[in-house]
Amino acid sequence: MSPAAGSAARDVAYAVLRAVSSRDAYANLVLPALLRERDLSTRDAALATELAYGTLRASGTYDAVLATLVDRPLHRIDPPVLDALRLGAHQLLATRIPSHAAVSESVELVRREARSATGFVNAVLRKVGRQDLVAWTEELGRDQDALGRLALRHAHPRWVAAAFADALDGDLGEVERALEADNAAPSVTLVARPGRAVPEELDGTRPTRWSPYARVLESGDPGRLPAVRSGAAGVQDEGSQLVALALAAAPLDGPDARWLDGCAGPGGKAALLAALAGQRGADLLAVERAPHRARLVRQALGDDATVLTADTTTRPYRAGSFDRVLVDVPCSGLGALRRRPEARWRRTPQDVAGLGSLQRELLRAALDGVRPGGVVAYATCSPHLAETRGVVDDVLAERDDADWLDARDALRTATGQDLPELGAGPDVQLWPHRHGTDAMYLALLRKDAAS
Ligand SMILES: C[S@@+](CC[C@H](N)C(=O)[O-])C[C@H]1O[C@@H](n2cnc3c(N)ncnc32)[C@H](O)[C@@H]1O
Repeated sequence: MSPAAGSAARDVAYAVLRAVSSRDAYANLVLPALLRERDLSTRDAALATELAYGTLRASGTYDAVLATLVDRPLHRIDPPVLDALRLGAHQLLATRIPSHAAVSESVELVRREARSATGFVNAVLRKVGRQDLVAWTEELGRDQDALGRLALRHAHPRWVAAAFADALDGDLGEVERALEADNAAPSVTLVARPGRAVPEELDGTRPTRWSPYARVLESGDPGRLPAVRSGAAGVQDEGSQLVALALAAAPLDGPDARWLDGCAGPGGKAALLAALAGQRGADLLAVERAPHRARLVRQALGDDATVLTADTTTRPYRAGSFDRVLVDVPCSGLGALRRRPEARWRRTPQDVAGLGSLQRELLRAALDGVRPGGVVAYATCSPHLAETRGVVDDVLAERDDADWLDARDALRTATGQDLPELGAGPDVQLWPHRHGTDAMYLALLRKDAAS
C-alpha cells in the first residue's frame, strides 16, 4: 500500500466518522457516496470501508480506552479531534497498519481541522499504542463481570450483550458467538420474487441455506442485475424472506384471498408477500404511516398491491376482513447490527422501552383486522425479549380470541427443511451466528375460529 493511497482511504474513513458524529448520518449511506465521489481504487475502497466501519463498530470500546488517557470527559474534546483519536485507536489496536503511520496520519488529519490539537493527538495515540487490544480490554474489564468483559472485548454496549444473554438463556459461550457474528460483514442476499424472476437467472449468485427464493451475490453491485433493476428481484436478508414465507405457509381453513401488511415501509417483505399472494390469486393491502416510506412501498410494489398511507393503529380497514396479516413493527433494530456499524452505540434501553406501547397497539390492530381462523405474524428485527415474546405474551393475556401457532412448522413447510436451533417454540428467533440471517423474531398467531 503506497502512503498516498492509504491516506486517501483514511480521508474517506474520517469523512464518514465526521458525518456520523456531526449530523447523525448513516455510515452505510455516506460511505458508498464518498467512494464514488473520490473514485478510490477497489483496494483503497476496501481499506476505507474497513477503517470506517471498524472504527464505528468498536467506538465504544475505543472511547473506554481513550477515557483512561485524557484528563477530561470525552464529550469535552472537540468532535473532529475525538473522531481522529478513534480512527487512530482503531488502526493501532485492530489493524496491521504500522504504529508510526497510524499516529502520524491521525496527526495530519487533525492538522487540517484543529491545528492546535496535533500535540495532544500525538501524545494520546502513543499511549493507546503501548499495549494491544486484548491487554486494553483486560485492563478495562478488571472491574466488570463476565458479561461486561465479553461486551468490551466484542465492542457492544453491555445492555445489548445483556439483552442477547436474556434471549439465549444466559449461555455466555453462545452470547460471545452472537457478539462476534455482529462484527462480521454480512453477505448481500437477493430475493427472486416468485412469479417474476427465478433465482437461477441471477448471474453471479449462489443459493443460500433456507429460502428457496434467496441467492447470495458473490461480489459487485446488485443494481447491475437486470432483474434487480426491473424489481423482479431485490436485496433482502434471508431472515426477512423467511418471515414472509412462514406467514404465507401457515395453515388456513377457508378463504385465502385478502392479505394485509400493516407496517409496510420500505416494502421489502410486502414485495415478497405481494408476489406470493399474486400466485394464489390473493390481494395485498400494504399500510404505512410515514408518507416518504409509503412512496418507497409504492415504488417496490408497483401494481402488485394497494398501498395506503395511514396509521394502522386506527384500523383503517374493516375488522375481521383479512385472512393473513403481517405486522413487522418498528423496533430497536438490535437484530441487524451487522448492517449498521454505528447503530449499537446510538440505541439506548429507553428506545426499547419507548417502542413497547406502539408494538402492542400494532399487534392488537393486526388481531382485530384478521378474520376468525385467520393468521397474524408479529415480527421484529430484534431479539430483545421486551420487543418479542414480552409483547406477544402481554397482548394474548388481555384477549381470549387468539392463540399461538407453531412458527417452526410454518418455516418447515415454507423451506422444506428443519432449520436447526429454533428453540422450544412456538415462536422463532433467528440469529446471525446460528442461521446466517439477521436476528429476526417471528410469532404466528391464529384468531379463534369461533370468535
Ligand atoms: C420495521 S419497519 C417495516 C419493514 C418492512 N416490513 C420491510 O420489510 O421493508 C416498520 C415500519 O412501520 C412503520 N410504522 C410505524 N408505526 C406505524 C403505524 N402506526 N402504522 C403504520 N405504519 C407504521 C414505520 O414507518 C416503518 O416503515
